[in-house]
Amino acid sequence: MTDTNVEAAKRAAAQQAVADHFDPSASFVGIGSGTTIVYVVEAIKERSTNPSVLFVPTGYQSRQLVINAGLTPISFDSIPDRVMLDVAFDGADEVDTELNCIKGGGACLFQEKLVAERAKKFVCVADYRKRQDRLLTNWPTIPIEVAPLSQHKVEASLRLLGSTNPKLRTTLLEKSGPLKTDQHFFIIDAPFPALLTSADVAAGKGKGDGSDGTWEVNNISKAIKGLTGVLEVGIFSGMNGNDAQALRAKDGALSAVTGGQKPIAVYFGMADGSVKLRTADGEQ
Ligand SMILES: O=C[C@H](O)[C@H](O)[C@H](O)COP(=O)(O)O
Repeated sequence: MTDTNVEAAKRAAAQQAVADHFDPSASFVGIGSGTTIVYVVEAIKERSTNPSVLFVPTGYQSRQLVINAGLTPISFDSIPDRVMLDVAFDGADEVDTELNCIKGGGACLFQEKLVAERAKKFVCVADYRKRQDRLLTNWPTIPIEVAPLSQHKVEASLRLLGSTNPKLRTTLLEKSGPLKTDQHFFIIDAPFPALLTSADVAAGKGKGDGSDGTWEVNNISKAIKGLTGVLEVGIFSGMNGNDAQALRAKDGALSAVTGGQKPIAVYFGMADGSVKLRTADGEQ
């Protein structure tokens, strides 16, 4: 499959997601990071008729995308208290059947999680390579953002949790050395065996708590997040996206959704040009 197919798949998924979820009269719209979000911004630009919509970026690249499209950015910490974003769009590195996602392949995950949690609707857009039954099927590692001082300690802890060879992400561009995130932190990429869904655990496919070598998505995410030195884990999981959306829509329910970062919908651009939509109700 050529890169042209992949790019066409991303664009098709983005067009569909924006047609279904971008309301030009929205007040606040979250914009994720990566290569697929470029097509989302392109689609929003085509439909944007209201210059007062404010776009909340999730990092440097994302902010530049918003500005270059002639849209107006607002930083996450300038959003008024208790105000929710109408919708947030983002890419994903892999998505399972329960809509859990791996993110952070482009070193953005912390700000993406802040924005996803703050949105009434979180919508993901991806190409067919990301559409899997379980996380860590095709995508090899969990990206983890850590404080530089804690790198070795976190790597050692990840080995104890069962990661075979956690590695500091480095860059050879311009200057070799550790890649730095927008927070000036490091990224550790930690390989684990494919992660069980909650349905897998219910069906007895493994305990999912690490004791038998299997990890369920939410359990491994919590275990890694609990390590001192970890700022964020590139697993977006927790509450079902529909339930989280209902809670987020209720004034004052913000704290109740902590830990619920799943999208309500994932649009996959397919190799044949079609778009598949995965939600809590299944796939069409
Ligand atoms: O760190 C990057 C973000 O989490 C991206 O949204 C994710 O890696 C997907 O990126 P892409 O759209 O380039 O596949």
